[in-house]
Amino acid sequence: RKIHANAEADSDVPLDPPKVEEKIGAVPHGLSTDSEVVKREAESMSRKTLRASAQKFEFQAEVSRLMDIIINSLYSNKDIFLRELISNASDALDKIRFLSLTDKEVLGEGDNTKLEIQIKLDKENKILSIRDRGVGMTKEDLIKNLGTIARSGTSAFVEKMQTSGDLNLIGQFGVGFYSVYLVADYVEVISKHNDDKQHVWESKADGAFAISEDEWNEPLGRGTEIRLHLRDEAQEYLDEYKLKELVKKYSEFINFPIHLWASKEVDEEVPADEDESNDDDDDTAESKSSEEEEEEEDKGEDEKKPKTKTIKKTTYEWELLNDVKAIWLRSPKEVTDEEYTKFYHSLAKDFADEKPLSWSHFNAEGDVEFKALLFVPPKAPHDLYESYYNSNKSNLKLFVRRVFISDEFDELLPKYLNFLKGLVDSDTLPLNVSREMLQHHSSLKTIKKKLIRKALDMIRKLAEEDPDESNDKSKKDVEESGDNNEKKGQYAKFWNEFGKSIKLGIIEDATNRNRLAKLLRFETTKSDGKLTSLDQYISRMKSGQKDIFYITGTSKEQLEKSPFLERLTKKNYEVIFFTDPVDEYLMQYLTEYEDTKFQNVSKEGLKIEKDSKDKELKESFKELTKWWKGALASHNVDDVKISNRLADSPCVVVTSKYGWTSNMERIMQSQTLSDANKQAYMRGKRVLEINPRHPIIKELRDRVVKDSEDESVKQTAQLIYQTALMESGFMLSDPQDFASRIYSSVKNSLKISPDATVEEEDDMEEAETVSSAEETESTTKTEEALVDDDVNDEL
Ligand SMILES: Nc1ncnc2c1ncn2[C@@H]1O[C@H](COP(=O)(O)OP(=O)(O)OP(=O)(O)O)[C@@H](O)[C@H]1O
Repeated sequence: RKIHANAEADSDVPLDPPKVEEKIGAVPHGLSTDSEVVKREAESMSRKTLRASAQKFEFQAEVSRLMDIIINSLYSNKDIFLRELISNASDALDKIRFLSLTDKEVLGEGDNTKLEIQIKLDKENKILSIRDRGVGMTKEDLIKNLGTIARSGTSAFVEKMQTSGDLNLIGQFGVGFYSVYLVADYVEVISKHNDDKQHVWESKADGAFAISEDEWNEPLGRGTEIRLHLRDEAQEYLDEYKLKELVKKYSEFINFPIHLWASKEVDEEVPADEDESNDDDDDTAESKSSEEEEEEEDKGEDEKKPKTKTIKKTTYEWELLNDVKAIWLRSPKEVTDEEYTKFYHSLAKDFADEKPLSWSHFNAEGDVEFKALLFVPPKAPHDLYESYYNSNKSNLKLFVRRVFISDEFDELLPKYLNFLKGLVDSDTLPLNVSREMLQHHSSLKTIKKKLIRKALDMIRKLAEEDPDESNDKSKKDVEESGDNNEKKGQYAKFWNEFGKSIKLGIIEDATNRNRLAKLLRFETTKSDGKLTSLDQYISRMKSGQKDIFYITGTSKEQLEKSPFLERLTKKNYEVIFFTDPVDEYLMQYLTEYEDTKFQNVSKEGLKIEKDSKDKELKESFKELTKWWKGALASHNVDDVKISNRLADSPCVVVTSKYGWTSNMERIMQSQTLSDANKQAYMRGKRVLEINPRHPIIKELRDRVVKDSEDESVKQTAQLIYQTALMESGFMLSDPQDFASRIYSSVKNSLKISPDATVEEEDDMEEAETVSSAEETESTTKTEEALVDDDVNDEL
């Protein structure tokens, strides 16, 4: 047997192989209490040097940075490490339980079949151990998982730490294990996987870790034991009460039993020793209580009965700390809001102390039976829309008859609802099939359909309960519903965090498009900085208004000044502002809402009240529109028309119904991979609309009528068109041409002759400057030559 020793102990006398001694108290199963082993370990650990014989590795750079941050953190809530370790243990247990569904053998026999977590304190050596009988880690797993492969969340977390410093979020970034270094300066991970021998991982978080085949610890059978050698300032974690309290607080919803090796004072009857029973000064733990003495006095005469005494004795036993009944199996009526909130925190690993915005706990019956609990988180995760289309990340956990199956089942919810957290526990799905087969099970479709419905209902209710959302009619009802204040503003909060997901839903989910459209919120020309819904918009529509008007652009401030809104605002029509780039795509899919069509006010086809003089005006501007259309033919302008949307501007450029708006053109141009050919194709036809009441347009008409060949009229018309193009949000294809036209117009207004030229630079001065420069150069050269001469002289 290989003798284990640490670096400094190399020269020590070889130690005897460990003998398993009698265990303290009744230990049915669990961590080794072999005192010899512990003693030898303590000796080795006290030096806190990595084992010399172990294979050494360096942490991946990002992991090392993360550990530095954790070690040096002044973060006061160090308790979180326990929650992270228990959560990892529970995950490992879930994994082995899942494997055992298709292969019973993996669980082994005896104590190995007990899927549980055990916590043990070694006060003397200041070691806190957490052990699970989970899947365990092979040597390779240890190397990869605990050090050499940085998780995708590692750098995101490091970055976050530098700005916010809130370590509480560590679990959400998939690097929870490293939180052990908040309380320990030396950590050992002993692990046994079915496919490998038992190994020990150890590190002092100083950039390196070591792995050795474990030939000295008690065999774990299967699973992982994490030994934390606590820092001096973290000795509080050796206190049983503290640990019990922490487990209750953080790990209440773990689905496996968590046991603590807890001490217990028990009374024990032992034969009384004559001398001792007379000794009044007995101050040992084995003292008699006064009642016992009285009792003994009463029975004093009964000489035949052997004398006994009661002593207090400390024994140890595994104490169960949690109730493993799953919350989702309970009736929703029995579960309190506080319990739901706590459950959300543990499920989502979101311990930021905020309540989820909403939840839905329900039981689906019928062909497919399942229970589900869905939560709307209070905040969107940092990476919600990163690689939205490429990731399969779902936040729903799937259980089959209480057994955790997977949290990577993207068949349960469509992508746009990936922001929800929660779980589904189905009684209908089969247990003993592979994950792949389950993925194709017909019941999943039904589950998915019901989940979407319930999720959308939950979001709708979030709006209904929000007093800020209600219009006056229903305001009273909501106000009477009590917890008003708490719900106030909750939908706006939801919308700010997850609004984009609802929009993506409208694009992707044709079946639920109308339901999702009900959840849309936006600002409008009349919403006064608040959010409005389509229903509210429709309820405010003017009589005779046929379409829902909207406009797209980069910001509300920019849109408010748009010439497209001039007449609509004047006539008191409400127009929706869509300012998110996704809105352009959204509106390609959302063409109508409850039989009312949408109309982009910067596109062709806008119908508002007719002007009685329409025909007359058309006729009177016929010559100008015809002339201008001809002049703009080479500029991709399809037509020149009398406008019904302008009030104060002379003209505007609108796009054809299916062509891109100026906003969409801008979005497409900013995409690196966009295709130039497609851009040209999709640009669509443009129409120049003129305001027949505008003095500029009226004057232009008169000039064209007078002399359609007048060069200056042509120039002015071109300048007006370019200005309108810009004001309508388009980018000019030839900004220099526009600039030079502006300057000629400026010249004109300053009454400068069009032939006036730019003053030439003074040639003389330039010549002088050149010659003085030459002079300087020659002086320098002379000096150089002199120096050279000096050198020559010296030589
Ligand atoms: N007790 C354990 N048993 C088996 N594997 C474990 C155990 N603890 C950690 N691991 C492995 O190490 C990996 C890293 O753990 P870590 O806690 O840093 O991240 P995580 O568990 O993936 O995410 P989170 O921090 O959200 O729990 C885990 O994914 C798992 O593969």
